[in-house]
Amino acid sequence: MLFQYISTQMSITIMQLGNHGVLEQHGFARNRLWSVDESPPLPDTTSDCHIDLILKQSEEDMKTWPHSYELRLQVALSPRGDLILTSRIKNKNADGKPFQFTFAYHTYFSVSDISEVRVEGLDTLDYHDNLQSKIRCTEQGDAVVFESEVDRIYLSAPPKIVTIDHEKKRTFVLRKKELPDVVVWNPWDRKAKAMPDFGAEEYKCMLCVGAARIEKPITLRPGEEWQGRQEISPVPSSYSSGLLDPEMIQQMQRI
Ligand SMILES: O=P(O)(O)OC[C@H]1O[C@@H](O)[C@H](O)[C@@H](O)[C@@H]1O
Repeated sequence: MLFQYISTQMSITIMQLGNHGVLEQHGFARNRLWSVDESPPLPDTTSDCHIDLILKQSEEDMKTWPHSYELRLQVALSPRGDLILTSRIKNKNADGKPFQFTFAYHTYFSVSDISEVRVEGLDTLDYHDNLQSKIRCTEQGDAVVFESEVDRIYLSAPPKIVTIDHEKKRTFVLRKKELPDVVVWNPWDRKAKAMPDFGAEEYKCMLCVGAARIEKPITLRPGEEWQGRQEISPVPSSYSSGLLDPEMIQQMQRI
């Protein structure tokens, strides 16, 4: 992975998040070989470097999801270290058929100690709890904190969500466009031990927070294109008794 603050997992889950549909877990996009576009369009953000990756349907995938599409992921890095992920999907069906899909970035942040981390911006929102058969609940706390397994999809979240790492005095500011929902996931000890690609202790220093569009799927007619963006900015933060240092809040608002 590109950055020390994002661990080795950064999935693009498209067509379906988790086991909410008929496809494989999180859909197929993250498990396919993408190709690099050698002459990509210029990014519409200020970036030092960028790469465009492209995924098209394979004959094999047509059997389970019979649609023609192009999925383009642009990964860009700004001069101050922001990671900008822009995904575009276009319906290229020649038979006039629309298609429908859901989408999620599944970014894993590297944190010092999960017990000391807070996610702010999700208070009072409804969420689907994957640990309780996806029932709809309402967030009661002023921040999401972690004391056991969490596996939720927050609905209609604001465009900015912050993940505050108290111990490292670092905040990840996540900004999103066209992606109303937010996935928050940490497997905790029991599930971590049961996962073949996850170290038994790794849950202590990771947190998955990702922008998504799950509750209201996207429908595209032939020729139409959808675009969803997630930007992650790591900023220094100070934190005391549940309140952010006002100077740091101002600094974050300027980003
Ligand atoms: O191990 P995976 O397939 O990347 O998924 C990680 C987790 O992703 C979450 O979004 C799912 O809700 C969890 O159920 C799942 O365990």
